[in-house]
Amino acid sequence: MADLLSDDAVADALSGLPGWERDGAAIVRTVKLPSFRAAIAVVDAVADAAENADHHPDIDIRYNTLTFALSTHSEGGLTAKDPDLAGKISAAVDAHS
Ligand SMILES: C[C@H](O)[C@H](O)[C@H]1CNC2=NC(N)=NC(=O)C2=N1
Repeated sequence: MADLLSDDAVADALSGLPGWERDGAAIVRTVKLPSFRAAIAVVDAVADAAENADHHPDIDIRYNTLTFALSTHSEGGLTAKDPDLAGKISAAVDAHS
């Protein structure tokens, strides 16, 4: 069990996560990579981070553009697991941009 974040706590977390926005019960980011292969390399790195955290993003892949959505399904909203994984996703994006 993980506690749901308050609206203020979500806003606070997003202030340190450039490119991420709140979309209701999720936080989302769309990124464009230099190529399809680079996008898939990001997905592969995110898969490692997700498995390590036992927390899994929804990922939409359109050629070189990825959209990530994070929410804690078991809690029906946002918990600390979401901004934590968002930071790891952003690091993977930076490593392949
Ligand atoms: C059993 C396992 O820990 C759960 O199903 C995990 C797996 N990954 C998950 N990912 C996300 N985003 N939300 C969850 O509630 C969740 N639950």
